[in-house]
Amino acid sequence: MHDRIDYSALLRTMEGTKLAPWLTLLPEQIEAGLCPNRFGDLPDWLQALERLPEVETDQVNLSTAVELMSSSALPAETTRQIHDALAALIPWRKGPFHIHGTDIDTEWRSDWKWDRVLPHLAPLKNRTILDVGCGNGYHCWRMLGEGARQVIGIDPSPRFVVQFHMLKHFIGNVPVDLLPVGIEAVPANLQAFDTTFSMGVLYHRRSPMDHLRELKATLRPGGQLVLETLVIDGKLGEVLVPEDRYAKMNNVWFLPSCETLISWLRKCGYKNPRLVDLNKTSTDEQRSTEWMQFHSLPEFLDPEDSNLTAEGHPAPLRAVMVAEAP
Ligand SMILES: Nc1ncnc2c1ncn2[C@@H]1O[C@H](C[S@+](CC[C@H]([NH3+])C(=O)[O-])CC(=O)[O-])[C@@H](O)[C@H]1O
Repeated sequence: MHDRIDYSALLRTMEGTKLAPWLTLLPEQIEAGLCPNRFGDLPDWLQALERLPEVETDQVNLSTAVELMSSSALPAETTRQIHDALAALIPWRKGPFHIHGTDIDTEWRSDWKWDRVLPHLAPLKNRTILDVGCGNGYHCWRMLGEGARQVIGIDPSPRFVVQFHMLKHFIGNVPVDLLPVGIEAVPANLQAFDTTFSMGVLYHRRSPMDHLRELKATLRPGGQLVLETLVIDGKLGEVLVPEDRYAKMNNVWFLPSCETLISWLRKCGYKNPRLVDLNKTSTDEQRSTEWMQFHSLPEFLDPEDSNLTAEGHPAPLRAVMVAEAP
C-alpha cells in the first residue's frame, strides 16, 4: 500500500464493531481498487500525491466550506508545489476546495447540494455514516464538519480516491476515509450505519430496486437514508428510461417521478419516505472551469431550450428524499 493512502487506522477501528464482518474482505478489495494494472494513470496520480509538501495545517474549516490553511505564511515555492500537485489530478469534478492558497473551482458547486440537503437530516453529530458514490469525498468532509463520529465514503474511481487523499494529507488522521470500492463490495446485511447517503448514484444503476435494498441493508434499524437522484415531473407510476443518452451520459437508467420514487422506497421497506427538496440543476451549479475543462451542463442542454437536454428529454431535475430503515 502507498504510504500516503493508508487504511490501517480505519481497519483497526472496525475491529469488534458492527463493521467487523467487512474486515475479512476489505484488504483485498482495497488492493483491487487501487491496482496499477487496472488503472494505467494511477502511478502518475500517486506521484503527484507524493509531491505534496508537508506543511502545518492548523486552520481547517469543514463546516461552511472545505478550507485548509496555515496560520504561518507559506513560502511561494511551497504554495506553487501544492498548486502544481493538485493540478496534476485535473479534472476535479466535486468541490470547491480551498487548499493553502489554491482555490479549486470544480465542475460542480457541491456545496450548493449540501446546503439543500443538510437542513432536512437527522443531526449528523456522533453518527457513523456511509456515503455511497461519494466522488472525491467533498460531502464526506462536510459530514465531519457536522460532528460525525466516523465517515466512510466509497467510490470505485481511483482518481477520486487520490484527490481525497490530497486533502487527507493535510488534514491528518481524522475519522474520514474513502475506500476504492463500489456498493457491491459492502457485505450484505451489515446494518452498521446510522446514516447512509446515496447522492447522484441511483440513476446510474440498472436495477434501482436492488440499489434501494442494498442501501437499506447498510443501515441499522431506524437509521436514515438520504437519497438524491434525477427525477422527472410526473404522476405516480411514471418513469423515464432514456433509450439512448441522457444529457450526453450513456449510463442513465431510471428517472422516476417523485411519487413513483416514494412508492419504490415504501415497496423496498423504508418507513416514512419523503421529498425534502426538488431542484432544477442550473448551469451555474454544473459548468466547465479551469479545473474541469471538458464539456458540462451548458453543452448537455438543447441550445434553443434549456428546459430540454440535448436529446430532447426533460432537463436535469434533482430530488432529495429521506426515509428510515425499519
Ligand atoms: N458501483 C458503484 N458503487 C458506488 N459508487 C459508484 C459505483 N459506480 C459509480 N460510482 C460513483 O458514483 C459517483 C456518481 S457522481 C455523485 C458524487 C457525489 N455523491 C455527489 O452527489 O456529488 C454523479 C454524477 O456526477 O453524475 C461517481 O463518482 C462514480 O464513480
